[in-house]
Amino acid sequence: MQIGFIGVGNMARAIIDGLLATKAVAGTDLHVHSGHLEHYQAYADKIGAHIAPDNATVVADSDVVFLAVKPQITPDVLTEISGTFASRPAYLVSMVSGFDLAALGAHLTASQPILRIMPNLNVAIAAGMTAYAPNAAASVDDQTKAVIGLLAQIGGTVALPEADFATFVGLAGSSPAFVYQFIDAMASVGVKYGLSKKVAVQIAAQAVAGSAQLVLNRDASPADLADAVASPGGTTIRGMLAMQAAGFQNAVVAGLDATIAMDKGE
Ligand SMILES: NC(=O)C1=CN([C@@H]2O[C@H](COP(=O)(O)OP(=O)(O)OC[C@H]3O[C@@H](n4cnc5c(N)ncnc54)[C@H](O)[C@@H]3O)[C@@H](O)[C@H]2O)C=CC1
Ligand SMILES: O=C(O)[C@@H]1CCC=N1
Repeated sequence: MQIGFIGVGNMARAIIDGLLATKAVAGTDLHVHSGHLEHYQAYADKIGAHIAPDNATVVADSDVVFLAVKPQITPDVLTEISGTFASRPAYLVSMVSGFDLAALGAHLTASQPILRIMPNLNVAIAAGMTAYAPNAAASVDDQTKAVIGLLAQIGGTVALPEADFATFVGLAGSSPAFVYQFIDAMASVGVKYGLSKKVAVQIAAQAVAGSAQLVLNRDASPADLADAVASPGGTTIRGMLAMQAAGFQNAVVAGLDATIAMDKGE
């Protein structure tokens, strides 16, 4: 399968890195075009990808095309590539946030298969979480299974109605940034008490990674697991109550609410 990427920024590279690390694809099967050659030429050369002279050539040379550009420029890019999509059977996968199947399809033919996805950055190490929704043409297309199979190699996947995509952005698309922020805040406390930032980040990140793994591996709720850590009269409950008093849960809810509202265009 020849795979194209239009836009070779943070998210496209995370997907490519995950697919290459899991050997799901070879670098020589990739066809890429992005803004400013000088920004992605070294990366494309390193992985052995073909650099296309323009976005339409990516479509012409690929069976599956990932659209990985910012929402603001998406209409222009779709206009640029729509003719090539009309003239050959290539499959479109869009990760553009806030851009639904109807908006994508408005630039393309009615028979154009489109899979809308919302990945997260952790696909880079095959630990991502990706939501997907096919349009009517893609729901009867064998390529859909193949593409979802690829995504499953780089993390968890979930079929979601488009109406739930904004919620997913809060919980998984954007949330890695919130978790990185949490790890950085914890590490700052390590530094406050004399650890080097590097050691403090390592300790905090491993604690977060292990805690997430335990939630996924045990048939217990996160609240039950917190109870298992918090001994009566111990250090943990002191910390938990102080965090609650400082507005921890309110901050989390406000952060996700703002993210979801933004994705919904509110
Ligand atoms: N970064 C993330 O964690 C996630 C991003 N997304 C979505 O993925 C899309 C890409 O986001 P990022 O990779 O973070 O952005 P980015 O800014 O890192 O990458 C976008 C790339 O598009 C390129 N570009 C600009 N104009 C172009 C054109 N006319 N033709 C081809 N390429 C062009 C830019 O040079 C840049 O490399 C966005 O729509 C975003 O909403 C979705 C989920 C997570
Ligand atoms: O910040 C953004 O707009 C994108 C969507 C999900 C993650 N990054």
